[in-house]
Amino acid sequence: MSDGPRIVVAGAGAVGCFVGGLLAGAGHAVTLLARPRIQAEIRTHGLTLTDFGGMARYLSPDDLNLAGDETCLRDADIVLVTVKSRDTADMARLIACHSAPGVQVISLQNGMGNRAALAEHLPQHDLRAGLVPFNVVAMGQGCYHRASSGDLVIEAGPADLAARLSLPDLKVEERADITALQWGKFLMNLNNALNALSGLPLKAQLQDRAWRRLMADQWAEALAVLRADKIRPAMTTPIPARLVPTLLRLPTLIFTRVAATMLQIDPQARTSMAQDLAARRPTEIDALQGEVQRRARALGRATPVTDMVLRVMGWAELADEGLPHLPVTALRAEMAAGQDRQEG
Ligand SMILES: NC(=O)C1=CN([C@@H]2O[C@H](COP(=O)(O)OP(=O)(O)OC[C@H]3O[C@@H](n4cnc5c(N)ncnc54)[C@H](OP(=O)(O)O)[C@@H]3O)[C@@H](O)[C@H]2O)C=CC1
Ligand SMILES: CC(C)(CO)C(=O)C(=O)O
Repeated sequence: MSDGPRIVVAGAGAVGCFVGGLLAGAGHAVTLLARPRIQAEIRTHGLTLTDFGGMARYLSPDDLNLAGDETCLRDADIVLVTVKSRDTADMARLIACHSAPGVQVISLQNGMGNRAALAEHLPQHDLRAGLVPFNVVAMGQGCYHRASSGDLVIEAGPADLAARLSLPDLKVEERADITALQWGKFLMNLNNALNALSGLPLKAQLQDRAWRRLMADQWAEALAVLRADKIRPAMTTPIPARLVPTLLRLPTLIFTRVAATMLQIDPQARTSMAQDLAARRPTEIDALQGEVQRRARALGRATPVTDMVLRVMGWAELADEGLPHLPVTALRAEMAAGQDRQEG
């Protein structure tokens, strides 16, 4: 029995099973609070965790504490929140109901609204924003694969949380500039929608200049909105946010050399939004492109790329047919049509 902190993963899916599984495998006392579907999968197959570098770990169902009932939160010293953004407020209520003030609650989610949504219900908890730079693909049968690299980053605070949670295969870093870093990740996550609409694996999408140009236009548009709103994003990579569009627009031969580290991705990597759309689940588009559009409207700025992505993703979700496999030319055409409609 571990004498370390008791960790509850609140909403174990791709990120939660991967991170929680590695922590459990390293001897931490971890409970995965999961839906019946995920519990059944893990009870049947256990958890297999693999990564791009050849790591492979297996945890049998007996090695894991699975819970479907939120009362497991009563025992938590640390809660890792890994639900999608739309479920954050509900999870915050459950944490408030079942856990004691002072418990550390770390959001390992994309989007910028999660910390505030948690804070509204958890004013006395030790809240930390966090970011997951790597991609986790749910491969089925209890297998979760980390398909790209990077260390977990959490908001700096007391109790040396990063050191307590770091593992050889999962480094955790504390940063005081977490909000700026989250904004940098936010810009990156705007590609989640393009990746989902393309139906392409992330690596193949990045190797296609026409897709990179659209990614660059979307990034530049959103960055201009953030700047107008006095937000200065920071990156966990050496490339500053303002240079990313220039990098993306380079010819493929040069891009693949200059951005070699960006392309260190497994061929099977697909963004979390592509996995949602493929599984016919609602996406996080409102927390990403929706956030850009709301800020732009408040500032009286036009955002033709963002508007188009929101429209097309709305149609794709409504169609409920999985990944639409749209060519980039179709998205460009819809953007032009949208602008014509607005002018006419
Ligand atoms: N996957 C990735 O590669 C990455 C994801 N992220 C971010 O991490 C966050 C989590 O993403 P991801 O792991 O992919 O999401 P998943 O959808 O795979 O996992 C979230 C899980 O939480 C479950 N859930 C929701 N509410 C509850 C509840 N009350 N009790 C128990 N389970 C609950 C969901 O079930 P159900 O669906 O049935 O509601 C789902 O199984 C998102 O913000 C995402 O953007 C960040 C970096 C990479
Ligand atoms: C792929 C990655 C790491 C960056 O877009 C991601 O955050 C996601 O899939 O949601």
